Amino acid sequence: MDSLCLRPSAPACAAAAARRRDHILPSFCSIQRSGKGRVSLSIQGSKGPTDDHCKKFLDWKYSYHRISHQSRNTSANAGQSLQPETEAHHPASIWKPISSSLDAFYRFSRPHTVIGTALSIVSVSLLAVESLSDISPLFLTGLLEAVVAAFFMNIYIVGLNQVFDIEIDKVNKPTLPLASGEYSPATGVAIVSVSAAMSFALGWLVGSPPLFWALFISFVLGTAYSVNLPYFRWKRFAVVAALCILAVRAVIVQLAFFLHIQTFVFRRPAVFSKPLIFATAFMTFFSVVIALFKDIPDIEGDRIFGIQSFSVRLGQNKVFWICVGLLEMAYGVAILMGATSSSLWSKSVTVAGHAILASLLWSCARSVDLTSKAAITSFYMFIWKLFYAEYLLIPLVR
Ligand SMILES: CC(C)=CCC/C(C)=C/CC/C(C)=C/CC/C(C)=C/COP(=O)(O)OP(=O)(O)O
Ligand SMILES: O=C(O)Cc1cc(O)ccc1O
Repeated sequence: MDSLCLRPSAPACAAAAARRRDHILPSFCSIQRSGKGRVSLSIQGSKGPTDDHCKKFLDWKYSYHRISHQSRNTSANAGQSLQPETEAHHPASIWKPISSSLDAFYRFSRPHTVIGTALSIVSVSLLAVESLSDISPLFLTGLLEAVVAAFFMNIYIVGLNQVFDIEIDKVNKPTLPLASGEYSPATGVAIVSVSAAMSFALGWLVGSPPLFWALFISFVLGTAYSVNLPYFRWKRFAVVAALCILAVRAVIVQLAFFLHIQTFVFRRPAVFSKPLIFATAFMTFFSVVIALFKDIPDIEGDRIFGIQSFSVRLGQNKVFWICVGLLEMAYGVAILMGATSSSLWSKSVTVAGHAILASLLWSCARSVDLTSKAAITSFYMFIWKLFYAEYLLIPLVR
């Protein structure tokens, strides 16, 4: 045993975490208590703390601080009735429970996926716009209905995943509200049930067949991906899991939401234009990358719970570079396709836009520390930003 000396607060926060049993310490750490009530943090092994120990501990501490901050908010809310009356009626103490429930719902909704869904629907809907006069109240209402119905289905899909992954998320994503205990399983089930019902109700009321089928197929695939029933929980099989995400993000979002605006809102015949085919092809690459990359930081919990993700099978390093390679390839194809455009402004924007994104990706990828979970997660969020940027470029492809 040897001591791991980082900052004076490290042993204290590790001891608090161990006491509360709400956050698992890295396996090489243990808490030592002296007779005088002092605590220190020890590591196993005779050679003393290595760089790897320090990195892993810093990652752990970073995630501990996020969760302890959130549970402080929650316990502050729970204890509110014990506060003196003057304090309980202070505007700040009324705001606190509201802001922490909003914060918990925000984390539950996996905002990076919701933003991606909303942006993608707006972007493919714009592909159906032929002239400025098409941007009418009729178009905006049809678009809003599609975005709101998809928002509820998005909450259903990501929420159901958290309901069935509570134990895995305690290891992989302890800040999610079901894993941290801020939400009870019943709350999770209630939110996902209401979300699915709202999505279908809206889809039904609107009366658009492409919209309703998009919601229904997403519902079926999202359910099959996560539920723990015989023949389901397809997330256990890496290829099937990736195909579920690809079917929704690459095919359904592009084709069904375009058809919703083109055939149901504008009452025009279905025409699969060059930008629509480009969007579907490009998002095929992106969906595979998201499906592969999202599991790179989760290798620890996935291994324990028998999830055979690509990262578990091939290793994090390999999957990371496969993802970067796939995205660079997609950017290469986009640049070539942009160069063939007959419109000069579209050619310039498509070629320059994709070249800038490709070089940004390359320079960021080279600086990622693949031994740090925080660094991989932050790069994963950067990939989502590239996904958003692509949907800004797609309406400009002609
Ligand atoms: C309604 C429409 C058109 C869109 C919804 C947009 C979504 C959410 C598309 C994804 C489709 C799908 C089948 C997703 C399943 C993927 C999922 C819930 C992944 C969660 O991945 P895990 O690795 O299990 O969990 P963490 O990332 O939370 O660890
Ligand atoms: O939405 C998706 O395309 C996949 C997905 C990624 C993620 O990081 C969390 C949830 C989820 O559904």
